[in-house]
Amino acid sequence: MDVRENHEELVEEVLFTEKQVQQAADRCAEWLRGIIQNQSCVLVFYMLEGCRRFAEMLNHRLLRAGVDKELIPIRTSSYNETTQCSEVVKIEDDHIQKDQLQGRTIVLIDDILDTGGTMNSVRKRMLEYGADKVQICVLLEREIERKVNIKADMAGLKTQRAEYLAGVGLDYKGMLRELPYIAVIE
Ligand SMILES: O=P(O)(O)OC[C@H]1O[C@H](OP(=O)(O)OP(=O)(O)O)[C@H](O)[C@@H]1O
Ligand SMILES: Nc1nc2[nH]cnc2c(=O)[nH]1
Repeated sequence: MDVRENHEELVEEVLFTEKQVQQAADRCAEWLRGIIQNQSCVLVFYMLEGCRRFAEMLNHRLLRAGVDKELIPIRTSSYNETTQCSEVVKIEDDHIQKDQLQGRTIVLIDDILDTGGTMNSVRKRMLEYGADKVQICVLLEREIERKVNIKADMAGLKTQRAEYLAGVGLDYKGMLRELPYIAVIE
């Protein structure tokens, strides 16, 4: 893929290199392996579209460690190709068997925890379905003061930068998801 096709001209700065992202995925996979192996009946969900790549990285690492665990996708949408989080988070969870969540530990995985709006809505939904406990793992946590009280139990990377970010699944107006590193957008 050439640079123009990848829209790398929009990249202002590389915030986390590909190597840092891969190492962060290693740490998250190790954390997830511990949860899956030490607690019974854990269900793991990840948020499409942005988290598809991070979920693939985790899945690959779990399999390499001998853990064959289904990571279940849920489609959520808060930004709708804008750079502002909307108040209403769309959650598509019709394919989930709600009665199977009763009393279970749920792990929610996403690429970024930013305002926390998306994660908070999904966590609330899981608890409404009867989940006992919800644990949160993200590739990247933006350390800001949030309106909602939510924090990652495991964050592979952390930043205090305020700019919009892209790469490793994070898109900028539908572009740049394929970048292997996380970039600040101009
Ligand atoms: O903490 P928040 O401020 O809620 O932001 C985090 C969410 O924003 C992005 O998703 P988006 O709604 O852009 O959809 P996408 O996954 O299809 O990119 C990202 O993938 C997270 O799910
Ligand atoms: N692409 C992208 N998606 C986000 N969702 C929440 N914050 C961000 C961000 O900085 N970049």
